[in-house]
Amino acid sequence: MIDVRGLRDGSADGPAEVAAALGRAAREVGFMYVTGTGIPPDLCTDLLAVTERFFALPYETKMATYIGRSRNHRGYVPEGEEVFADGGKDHKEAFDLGRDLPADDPDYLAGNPMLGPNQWPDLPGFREVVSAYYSAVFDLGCQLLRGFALALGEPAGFFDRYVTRPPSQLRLIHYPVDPGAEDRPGIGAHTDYECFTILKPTRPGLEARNGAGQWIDVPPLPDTFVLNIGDMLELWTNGEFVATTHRVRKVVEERYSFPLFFSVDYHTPVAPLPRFVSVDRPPRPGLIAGEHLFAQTAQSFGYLKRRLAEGEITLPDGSLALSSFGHTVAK
Ligand SMILES: O=C(O)CCC(=O)C(=O)O
Ligand SMILES: [Fe+2]
Repeated sequence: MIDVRGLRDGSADGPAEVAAALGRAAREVGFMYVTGTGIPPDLCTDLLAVTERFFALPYETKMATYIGRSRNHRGYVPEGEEVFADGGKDHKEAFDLGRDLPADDPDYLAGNPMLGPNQWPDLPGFREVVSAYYSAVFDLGCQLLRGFALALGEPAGFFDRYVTRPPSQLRLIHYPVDPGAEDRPGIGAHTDYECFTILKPTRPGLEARNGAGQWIDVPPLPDTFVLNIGDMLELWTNGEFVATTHRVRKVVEERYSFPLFFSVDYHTPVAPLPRFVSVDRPPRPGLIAGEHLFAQTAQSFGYLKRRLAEGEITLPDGSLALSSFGHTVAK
């Protein structure tokens, strides 16, 4: 549990102390809770309220913003759309959005698969509340990134040049309860593809896997967010920070959760920093942040898998298979 107030309170040693705690948790566990974020609890309450209203809409209304209608991966994700490495289909629905770039954005016009405008449902208040939450949690992410830079022994602003218009996605996820579907998991085991994830869940169900291969409960705690390391910080640190594998077990209560996947800019080259490379620890091959995100996404979303199979899109060169990051589990 890390109080991150010190990252922004202006005291001289505040940021360094928080950074040390973030670094320790990122090295040893890869999962932590953060408190003192400055995000108003009312904003989370409002986000849940508009999310409940959205998912309560008729299927056809939600499908008006189906993600497969978007060229840049935004919109409604119906149940069964996502398939994980084990081939299991998730018992959940979601709404995916990101930084709302204008339709004349140069990257969007050039066909970038993750950047561009959001699709918004016709639901009063939804866009306003969701945008306000996105902006608040994104700002928190910028502060945390500065903390992680310090934790790596770099100046606080080390990563700032890579965060101008990143494909950081916010997902609104709904896990319905279906008493007849006893043995279906909620979401398959995976790591997150970006730098780190800031998550607000409403109910228990999330589990993180430790180095011994055991699944550890990550229940929601009041006034906190869950923070976990993703693939890009694992790669930048050559494995010193771990993108911890996690999953959501079958839900017994209706559940919502709100992950913000904090990414660097699409075209950012990510490779181990020199201080994490030695004769004993050769560098892992580098990746382009956005290409990795797109490649992983394209291998798990049905509509993109269809486009891949039909040759409409191709995976970037050097793309990794699903489940290429995370702890090595002791045998
Ligand atoms: O619902 C949750 O608690 C976690 C969701 C998750 O891991 C993800 O969407 O990547
Ligand atoms: Fe995740």
